[in-house]
Parts: sequence; C-alpha cells; structure tokens
Amino acid sequence: MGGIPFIGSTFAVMRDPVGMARKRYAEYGPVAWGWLLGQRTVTVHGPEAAEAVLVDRDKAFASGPAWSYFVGPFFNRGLMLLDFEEHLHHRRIMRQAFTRPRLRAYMDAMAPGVVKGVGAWQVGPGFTMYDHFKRLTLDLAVDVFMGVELDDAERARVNGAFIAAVRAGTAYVRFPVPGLRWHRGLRARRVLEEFFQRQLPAKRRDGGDDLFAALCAAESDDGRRFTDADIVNHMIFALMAAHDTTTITLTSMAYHLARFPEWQERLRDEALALGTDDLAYADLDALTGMDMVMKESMRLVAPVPALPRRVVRDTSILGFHIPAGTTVVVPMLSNHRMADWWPDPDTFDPGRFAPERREDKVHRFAWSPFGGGAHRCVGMYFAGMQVKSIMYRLLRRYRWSVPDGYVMPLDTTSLPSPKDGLPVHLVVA
Ligand code: HEM
Repeated sequence: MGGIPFIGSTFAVMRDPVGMARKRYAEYGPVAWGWLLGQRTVTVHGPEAAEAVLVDRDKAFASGPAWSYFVGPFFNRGLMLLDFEEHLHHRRIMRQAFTRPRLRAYMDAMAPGVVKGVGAWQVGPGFTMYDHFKRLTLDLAVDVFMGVELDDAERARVNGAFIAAVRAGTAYVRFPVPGLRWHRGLRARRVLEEFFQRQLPAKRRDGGDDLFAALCAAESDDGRRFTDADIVNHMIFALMAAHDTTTITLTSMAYHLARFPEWQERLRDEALALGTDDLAYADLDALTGMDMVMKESMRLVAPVPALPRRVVRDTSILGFHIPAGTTVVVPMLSNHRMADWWPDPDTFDPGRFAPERREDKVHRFAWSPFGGGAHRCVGMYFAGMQVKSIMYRLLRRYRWSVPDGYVMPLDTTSLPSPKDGLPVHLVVA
C-alpha cells in the first residue's frame, strides 16, 4: 500500500495534491499509509482526524521533529519547531508581541507602507500580482517587524535569502550540493542570522513599536525573557511565516476577484462606502464581504498546504494504531476541498461563510488554514489585518482582470504559488 518505498506517491502528491487526496481517501478512508519525501507517512484526511492530531490530547504528536525534516536547518528553533513544555514557554512570551494594543500599533505602522507600495504599482497588462504582493508583504514585514530602513540592495538580499530558505524545505536532494536548493537554503540561513545579529544591540537599546522590539521586551508571567539567540531564531521564523502566507492569501483573493468581477465590484463598493483612505483597526469589522472572500480564497488555496507531525509515542487516530516514529501529515489544502464536508467544494462561493450559511460550522476543523491546537498560528489576526489593509487599498485604487478562461497554474511543490506570477490587466479604478 502507498506506492514504491521511499518515493511512493511523493511526485503525484506534489503535482496534484487534491486529486491524490481524493483518490486515497476513497480507497483507504481517513487514515492512509504511504511514503512521502523518503519517510513512512500516514496522511489523515478530513476534519475529525485533523482535530485528533492537532489537538493532541495525549501529547503524542510533535511538531518540531516533523517540521525540522522539511525546514529545520533553515528555520532552526522557530516557535513551530519547538514542542510541549519548551514550546509553551516560548509561545507565552511570543504572544506578548501580538496583544491587541500591539496589533493596533502594527496596523498604524503599516499604513504608510501600504499606501506607498500599492500607489507605486504600474498599471497595464501583464502586471504580475504575486511578485508585487511578495515584495510588498516583505517590505511591510521589514518595516513593521524590524522598524529599520533598508536600502534596495539589502532588501533584495534579505528577500532572496527568505525565498531560498523556504524553497529548500521541499528539495528532493536533501543534503548540500552546490547550486541545488538545500545548499542555497543553508547559505540563506547564514545571511539571515548575520543580518538579525547585526541589528540586535541597537534594538535592545532603543526599543520601539515593532515586533523585534516587542520580542526584546516580552516577558512571561513568571518574568522569563528571550535570549539573543532566541530572538534571532524567532525573528527569522516569524518573517518567513508572515510574508509568504499572506502573499499566497492575497494572490488567491486577487485571482478569484479577477475571475468573479461581481465580487470584485461588491468589495470595491464596500471599501468605497467606508469613505476613508486610511483603514483603521476599528474599521476591519465593517468589511464583511472582504472577510468572506478572504476565507473562501484561503479555503480554495490553503497557504500552508500540509501540517506534519512526528509520533513520539505509540498512539491511535480514530481507532487506527500508529506506532512511535511515524510521520503524520494533515493535508489542509485537500481537507478544505472534501465533498463530504463542503458542498461544491471546487466552486468559489464566498457566501458559504455568510452568517446565514456558515458552511464551515460543519466541523470546527473543516476550515483551518491557521491550524489548531497548541501550534495554532499566533499571527492569525496580524495576517487578517495586513491582507485586508492591502486589499482595501487595492480595491479603492485599481480594477484588475484576467482573460476569459484563465486558470491560475499553481506550483504545489512548495507553499502554493502561481507558476506564472498571476499576470492581470491592472487599470485605475
Ligand atoms: C494568511 C497568513 C497565515 C497563514 C495561513 C498561517 C498559517 C499557519 C499555520 C497553519 C500554522 C500552524 C502550523 C502547524 O501547526 O504545523 C502557523 C503557525 C505559526 N504562524 Fe502563521 N500563518 C499566517 C500568517 C502568520 C503571520 C503574519 C505570522 C507572524 C506575524 C505568523 C506566525 C506564525 C508562528 C510564529 C507560528 C508558530 C506557532 C506555534 O508553533 O506555536 N503566521 N501559521
């Protein structure tokens, strides 16, 4: 069962994750054994199994060793790579950087960068949305997280390093060969460490409203704080966690709004009705259409497509025995597209999240692009805030379209991204 040893269905899953998941769910049910990237793996399909693994009542599923296999050398000791007591300790401190007053301050800090960034876009055909979102979210993350100005060359160096570090996670050749993904990822990690270490003394000294300063100051209830090394590790991880995922969310929204112009108009009307260029934290709740489109876009393209865990003691999932040492994967991308839980799962229908429908309520893990349990995304509210600020500005300033029949070609070998950068025709609204 599950294909050729070591390779198994790796290539097929990477090429067509949703199709493969449907096939395997139909064949084996919610708990399916196989091989993935050289590891004996159990893929758990559906929200019930996702809940069992992510909520992890018996503390049997570790995140660190599983994610380490993919991104360990590049995102060493980031929050997601820690487990149990140690994870809880770091998470408690980290959460101090995401309190409501902090979020408000981040949103204020972000506003000029959103206006400037989106305002500088060149209208015309062939405008690649993905590339522009990526650049903008990294620029914003650098502003809001670090509170430092970078020149163009340094920005390009840091951006390049993040891209290389993320891509290295799904390298087929998983040892350093010059010129290949893994090797480039290791070099990128060194660039990032050196970059953050250089900035640290000034940040500790001067403080500020940014995440970097918040991590320097953050203290748990029992008075414990982060070391310099902790701060560098958490910054590298948070910047990575923040900019790729929001880029994918924005890209998926822009794509669907281009394909369904009636939704684009509805969201533009909603944005214009607020009557201000400066979206404030308190305005976010008024953007109900935007919220539905964001949720639906994240359902159709889950930015983190799969959540891996390593079984640290013999356990069971929905009654199936799973021995210690097994890798378990929760495939968010395909879970969001399962016909047993979602009517017309491949159809873009933001109204399914409207208060009178709430199709996501079918199960509390049916829609979970931010994960769940102990490792649930700490940046969830920050992400919503950033995505909505950018989309709001974009809608008020531009219209965009794709040719009839265009389907965005998704590269699913790493975090999902459009192979063509999502070229649209951008015009002033
Ligand atoms: C749309 C955007 C985002 C999505 C879809 C997303 C998704 C996720 C998911 C699925 C996890 C859990 C992974 C697991 O359980 O294996 C996670 C964890 C995490 N995310 Fe996000 N994320 C987003 C934005 C952000 C932002 C903006 C930040 C930082 C500001 C952030 C920081 C983190 C951190 C630190 C963790 C680790 C939490 C822990 O292990 O306790 N994320 N994210």
